[in-house]
Amino acid sequence: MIVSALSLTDFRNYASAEVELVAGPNLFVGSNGQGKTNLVESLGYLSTLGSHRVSTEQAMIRQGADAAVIRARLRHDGRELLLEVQLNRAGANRAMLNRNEIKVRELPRYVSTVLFAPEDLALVRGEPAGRRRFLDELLVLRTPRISGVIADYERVLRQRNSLLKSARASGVREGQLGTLEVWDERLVALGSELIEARGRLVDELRPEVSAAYIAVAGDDHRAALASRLSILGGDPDADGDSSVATGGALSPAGVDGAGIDATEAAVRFRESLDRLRRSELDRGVTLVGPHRDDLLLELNGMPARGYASHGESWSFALALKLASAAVLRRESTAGDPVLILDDVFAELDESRRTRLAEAVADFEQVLITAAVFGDVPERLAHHTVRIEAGRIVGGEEDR
Ligand SMILES: Nc1ncnc2c1ncn2[C@@H]1O[C@H](COP(=O)(O)OP(=O)(O)OP(=O)(O)O)[C@@H](O)[C@H]1O
Repeated sequence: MIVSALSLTDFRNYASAEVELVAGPNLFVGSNGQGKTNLVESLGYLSTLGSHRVSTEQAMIRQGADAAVIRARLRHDGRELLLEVQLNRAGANRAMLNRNEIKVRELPRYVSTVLFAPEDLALVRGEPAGRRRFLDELLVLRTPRISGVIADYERVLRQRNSLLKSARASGVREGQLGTLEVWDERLVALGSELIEARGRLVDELRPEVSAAYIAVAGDDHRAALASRLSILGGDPDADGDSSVATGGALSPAGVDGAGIDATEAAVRFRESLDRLRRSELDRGVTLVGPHRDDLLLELNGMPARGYASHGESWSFALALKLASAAVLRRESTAGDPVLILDDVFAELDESRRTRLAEAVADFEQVLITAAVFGDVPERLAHHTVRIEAGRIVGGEEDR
């Protein structure tokens, strides 16, 4: 997929701007705070209906304006499309395809991006919830149907938790809660499906992450993934990375490298609920299930979280995103996702910069932002756009 033009009205710090894009690498350069990230964020919004920086759309509407418009001309599946979304400060947002109104939620069907930004460092250093979100978002991109399973699981979990809470408050004990068993069945059915889907995805990602890390950092590095499943006895109380807690590599309880299917997951899930029933009633919360799982990241035999250096953590997060792009491009009939690298190069040493440039060279389209032109390898700087205070001020530069 290729975006040939992007135009913004009252989006973030852009009053009105239009930029032509080319196939291959496109580099956006400008000093800090000029609008480089804003520009790529707008395309990210079309593909995910969200932002990697904020949870509210209000922040994306220019201060003082009532609505923001993002418009993209793109080539998708051999067709030229004009996509448009209007984010309104009050009232519902609106979307258009070739000037005909469509539902906003249909937009991501036509635009596919994989965005890597500094915030992604949290994939390596942050809490398990961020890694679960990473897997679930990728699952939804691959198999949109799974979003229904995830939403239903979360709903059942909320209802089951509120039942446990009210049972705790009213002193109801084990054996007196018939309704809980009904919720257990739903929780196990939906949760096991999600566990199997995540497991399959981790199996697919594993070789891609390993290859992407080597591509960025060199042959003598080993990046590995494993799932920590709470239903297999991963300590449900350890909300952090239990491999760090146990001081070893990926060998804490509940870690199973091999994928587990939904039938086996359901059996283990039910056993865990039985085992933990008393604690759940004491604590008023569901202690086991995919909402308590983690994706463990290991680098050179050590847990990445707590052990990897800043540059290594950065490279690992980048490898996770490059691996997602590899998985998506393999299955897509509409071409590659647009790869967006926001503020990446400043954090990498010279050798990793060159390697990353090589690794992304064959993507149909790559958008790169950098505050310093010289940080970006020459092969990615053929089409350079300069940005100043929310304006596109120029094209090609001399090195
Ligand atoms: N809704 C908004 N209305 C007006 N200006 C905004 C809005 N949201 C963000 N900005 C402004 O946009 C600018 C930030 O732009 P952006 O994050 O794209 O910078 P950048 O060029 O990527 O910088 P850096 O190199 O520091 O990452 C800030 O000056 C911020 O105040």
